[in-house]
Amino acid sequence: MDNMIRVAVAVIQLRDRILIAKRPQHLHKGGYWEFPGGKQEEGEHAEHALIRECFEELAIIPVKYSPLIQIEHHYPEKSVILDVWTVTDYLGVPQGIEGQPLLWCPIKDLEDYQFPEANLAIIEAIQAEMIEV
Ligand SMILES: Nc1nc2c([nH]c(=O)n2[C@@H]2O[C@H](COP(=O)(O)OP(=O)(O)OP(=O)(O)O)[C@@H](O)[C@H]2O)c(=O)[nH]1
Ligand SMILES: [Mg+2]
Repeated sequence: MDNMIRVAVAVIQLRDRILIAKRPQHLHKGGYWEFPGGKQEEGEHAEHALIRECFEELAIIPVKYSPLIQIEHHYPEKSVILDVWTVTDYLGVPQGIEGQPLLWCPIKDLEDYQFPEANLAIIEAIQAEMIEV
């Protein structure tokens, strides 16, 4: 579909924790927790969008990352394709550049935080991957 919004999403993992951020109140799904990321630009590669968004939102540069899952989700107001990557190494120290609170959440506690609906499948994928290691 042409009107799908493609979003690069970073699941940044350090041992048994994942970095989550609180979405600014004024945005779509404001006040919910999310994985850092954002919209892919016209003609931009997914991988490039991942790196750019991590730099813009957290001031880090991913150096080790791999695809985790792709999710198509239809919200009443918009449809998104979340292109989700696991980031296991990066340069820099994550900071909430846009003023967003950050939290290193234990993987087993992810379901205790309120995420946008589409994220349920991401959390399942993270927890499934963790069982494999
Ligand atoms: N970053 C991010 N976006 C998500 C997640 N889950 C989810 O449904 N989304 C949706 O995907 C879209 C991503 O947009 P965004 O607001 O982060 O995009 P952006 O950083 O490029 O911001 P912009 O509004 O300045 O272009 C939003 O509609 C958001 O609700 C998630 O875990 N992380
Ligand atoms: Mg964003």
